[in-house]
Amino acid sequence: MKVPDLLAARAGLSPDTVALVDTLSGREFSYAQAHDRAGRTAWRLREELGVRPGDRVAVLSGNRVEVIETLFACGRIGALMVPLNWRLSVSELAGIAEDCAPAVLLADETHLAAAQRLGGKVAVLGELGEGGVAGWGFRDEHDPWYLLYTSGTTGRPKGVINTFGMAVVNHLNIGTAIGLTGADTTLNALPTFHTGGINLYTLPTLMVGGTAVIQHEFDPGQILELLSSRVTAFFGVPTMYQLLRDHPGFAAADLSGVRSWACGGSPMPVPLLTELAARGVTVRQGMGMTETGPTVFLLDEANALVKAGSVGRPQAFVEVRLDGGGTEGELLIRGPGVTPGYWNAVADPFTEDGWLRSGDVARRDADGDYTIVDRVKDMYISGGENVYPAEVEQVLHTHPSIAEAAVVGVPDERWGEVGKAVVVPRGPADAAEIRSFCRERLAGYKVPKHVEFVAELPRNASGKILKNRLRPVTWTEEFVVRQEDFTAFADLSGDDNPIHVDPDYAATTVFGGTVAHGMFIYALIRSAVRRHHQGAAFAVTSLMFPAPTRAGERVTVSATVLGDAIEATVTRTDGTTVCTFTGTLATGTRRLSPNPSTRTPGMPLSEEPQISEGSPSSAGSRASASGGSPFSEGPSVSGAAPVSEGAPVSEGARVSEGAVVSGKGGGEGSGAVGWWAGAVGRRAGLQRTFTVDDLTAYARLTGDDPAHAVPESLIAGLFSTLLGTDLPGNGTMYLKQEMTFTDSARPGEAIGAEVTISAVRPGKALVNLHTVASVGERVVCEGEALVMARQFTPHQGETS
Ligand SMILES: CC(C)(COP(=O)(O)OP(=O)(O)OC[C@H]1O[C@@H](n2cnc3c(N)ncnc32)[C@H](O)[C@@H]1OP(=O)(O)O)[C@@H](O)C(=O)NCCC(=O)NCCSC(=O)CC(=O)O
Repeated sequence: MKVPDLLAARAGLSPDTVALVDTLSGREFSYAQAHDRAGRTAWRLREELGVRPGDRVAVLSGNRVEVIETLFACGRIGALMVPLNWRLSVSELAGIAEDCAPAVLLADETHLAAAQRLGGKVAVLGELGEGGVAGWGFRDEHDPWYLLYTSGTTGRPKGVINTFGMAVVNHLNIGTAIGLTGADTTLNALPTFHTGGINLYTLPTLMVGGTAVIQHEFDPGQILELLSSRVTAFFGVPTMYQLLRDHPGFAAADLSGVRSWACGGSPMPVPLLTELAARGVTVRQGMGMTETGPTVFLLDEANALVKAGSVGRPQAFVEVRLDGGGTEGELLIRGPGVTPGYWNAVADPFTEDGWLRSGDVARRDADGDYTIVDRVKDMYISGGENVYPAEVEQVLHTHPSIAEAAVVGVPDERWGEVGKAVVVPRGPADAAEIRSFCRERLAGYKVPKHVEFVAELPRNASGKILKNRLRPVTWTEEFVVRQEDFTAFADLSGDDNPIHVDPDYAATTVFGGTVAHGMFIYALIRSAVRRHHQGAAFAVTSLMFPAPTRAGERVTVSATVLGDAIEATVTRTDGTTVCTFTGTLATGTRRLSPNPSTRTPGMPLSEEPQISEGSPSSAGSRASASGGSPFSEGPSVSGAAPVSEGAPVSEGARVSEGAVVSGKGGGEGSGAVGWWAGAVGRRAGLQRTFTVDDLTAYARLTGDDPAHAVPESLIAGLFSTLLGTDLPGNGTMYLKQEMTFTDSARPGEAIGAEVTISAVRPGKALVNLHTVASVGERVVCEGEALVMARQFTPHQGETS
């Protein structure tokens, strides 16, 4: 393929159309003018500054039209433009200058002093030559046009070669995906030293003869004005959308003229995405790399919300593959838009058979949409800027008070992620001083926002620092909880708790509808954890169910893993938390830390949720307050526990003591009043054997492969059966459950489950339970649960 000089071609096709708008100067340039200016810039480079074919022309400048004109000028004289990141320190820029050895460095006034400190030939950007150089006609697609420097895991800057062909292919990918035409005006606010500023969407706009507004700096107020007046398509990183959302002018701005919104650089937080969508701003998530020109993925507009978190499918002119051939693995990319390599071949990013290694781990769902789930490379993204810890660590290691340091990305509300330096000091050390030491040597966005001092860094046996123990790993997944799934789950676990299995019954309870089995929600969490942390040993520490999950609801599981600890929350689309979960997770040979939740049997749970006798939903959400008052009312367990009759239990049989109302729809039975008084110490038990077929059905239903042991959720589900049918009024709901699994049960083994009521609070309809599951003499699981049994009739004399 041969690639035309777009400015020259468009100057012939649509000379008077506005090609470029410069927000710094307020000037606009038609295609004829831009073509002429590019020619005169080329003349100046060649005739006045002595640039020869193959030379590099470095540019240190904020975003302005002259950068784009220089790009075309370089194309005309066969030179390679190298736009430099003006956020970098002089020493970082020196590393790049050393690698690309520019024949000349052009700088705008703001960056002239920094440019001069770099040495070499420096000239002011934007001056035009006396003569002109004609358009380049056609260049071979493989010819290099410009270099874009990125850092890397080695800390050494790498110049990604961008060819003429890559620019065309990117246009075919992104221009087609957003339906870009000559009628469009795009706002280009991404820095022109990155692929984004050049390719999203400046060059594609020039390809179709549209108007590209070159935004000088990220000024949200000015950007809102442009979006409200002339712009039809915008691409930003999530931080930009956040800054726009937070601007006082956002609410009133008329954004109806913008027909296409997209983002890349890093994942858009789902709450921000939803909030913007409610305002009519439907942002499509994309994914690409400097090495891929950049466009690889862009989510369809129709899927922007339903598939939030995903990057969609690969566009037409790019091929992707997941390493290992499964549905999850390192994302490998191939196609005509992929770079031929790095300047000076400082690294080789390709597999032996020619696929680009992205360094990102992706997962493909059944629809063919991809989600980036992890990174292979040691890198984090701050405000759309990739930061390589190796580079920051190299600087930290030169600090006299630092013996050792490791840098990790941690979540940040504004920037998505920011750096945290974990430092082993050598004598007295000061965080602020360490940060300013870094600032002198690194771009501001690379300076760790947090500095933590530790006595030693976690390492594996061969001495490698275990960064995943320093950095929280987060992921989210969505599920739609279907009635038939949790009915099937209830059947599988043998659950008779009417709140789970009988929609008619459940509809009449204060929960107001069929409530998903808590253990089914837990099974979904578990299956998601298994997918994200394959091969990890995993144990639950505590589960809370502050509000019910009802049939048909879409829920999101959001998990954070730091070292051995995992925390997850499950939320409804309206933001209500339906489950929080903590547990331990260990990969490889690391052992799980001892479970801290083990408590003396019979002790009431120490953190009592605040339950008030309000509406179902308010009761639910208040229950989520975990720092509630300590248990203070209701009978204490001590001395109250009668000894269980210990009658042998048979498969499916239930033994219980005392006058317990049981059976579906038992309602506010007459036995309830008296029941409260003597309830503490009551026990109920049942026995159940799970078969291999049950485990297969469980795996099919939940996506969680239990291997060869009966999954915890099925064992814990037995307690639900007991509490659902053996409390007066039945129809109870778990609020909180803590379990310690000390052993596993195999299919074919009879599991005895027993709950003992350890405390009751009739006024609040709360019951504390002690739960034990065993196989013969072997205790498999022991724990505590707090349940809400809202249909209790309060004991006379009790107040609500
Ligand atoms: C979001 C931003 C506009 C924010 O920059 P601002 O102009 O508001 O900031 P500024 O320069 O005035 O600096 C103000 C303060 O913020 C800090 N700061 C600036 N940017 C930062 C960042 N990304 N992360 C962390 N801190 C940052 C500065 O150090 C400074 O701190 P102090 O005052 O302490 O010094 C910028 O970060 C940006 O341009 N990001 C986009 C990068 C990009 O183009 N990525 C490629 C996307 S395309 C792509 O990747 C391909 C694809 O996916 O398809």
